[in-house]
Amino acid sequence: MSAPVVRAEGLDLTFATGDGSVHALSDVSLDIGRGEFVSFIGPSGCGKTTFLRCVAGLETPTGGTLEVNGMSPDAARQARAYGYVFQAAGLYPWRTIAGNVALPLEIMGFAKADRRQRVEEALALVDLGGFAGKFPWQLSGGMQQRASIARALAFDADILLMDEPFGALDEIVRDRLNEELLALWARTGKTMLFVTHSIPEAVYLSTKIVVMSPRPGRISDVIESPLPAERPLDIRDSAEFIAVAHRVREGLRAGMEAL
Ligand SMILES: Nc1ncnc2c1ncn2[C@@H]1O[C@H](COP(=O)(O)OP(=O)(O)OP(=O)(O)O)[C@@H](O)[C@H]1O
Repeated sequence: MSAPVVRAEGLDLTFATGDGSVHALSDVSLDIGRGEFVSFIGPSGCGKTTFLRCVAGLETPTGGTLEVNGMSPDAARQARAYGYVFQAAGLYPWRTIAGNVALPLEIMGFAKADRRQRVEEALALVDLGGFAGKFPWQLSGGMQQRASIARALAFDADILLMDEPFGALDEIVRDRLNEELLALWARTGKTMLFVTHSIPEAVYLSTKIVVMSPRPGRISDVIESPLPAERPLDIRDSAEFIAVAHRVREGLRAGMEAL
């Protein structure tokens, strides 16, 4: 087996604040292999975003070790190891969709011709090829979120960090984007770290589900999904799917009871 893309061992993070300290992560140990789709689920405030931010080198753990692509998160960030997708699409209204997707490439100093090609490819990957010249307000919420995924894909990082990217969308749009995201993942082979509050979303998307307990966030269960790679939406009615969802729910409950 190849070396893990993310390796956390005994990770701990305590924030020092004006009103005392906040213990956000406690003893988090986890390996994520290349090409896995890993979802993080747990109650609000349990440290899911904090864990993603540690992987991104945006927070510094106060204990334990964390490696991304075999290096420190900070070195991985500088090597452009990951793209980050947030809950809000965060597109600049005065830039076209192509202009928004190109922005990180401009900041990173990609040449103009290379930028144009990468933007075109990234938009095609999220099925927004015909919308390059539109402005964000001319697109639906789901399309805007797809544009923000294209922006994260454009510089071809092999890890995608996604923090509740579909949390603000209605269920029908979310279902479609879930299907599209799986297809995108299959096509690109990226390693996905995906934060969600939705049990069905976590079960539908993931090869591995990390269930976290309330603060200080610990891992209460890691579930290797038995579901096949090919997942039509109606797989959610299958006995196998329902059994995994049940185990996630049990993990969430166990985390609450351990308090
Ligand atoms: N910079 C910070 N300074 C102090 N406390 C922080 C900071 N960032 C996060 N926290 C606290 O750490 C805890 C974990 O926050 P985090 O955002 O990681 O949780 P989460 O699981 O992503 O929550 P949600 O599901 O609501 O997004 C929370 O109690 C939060 O208030």
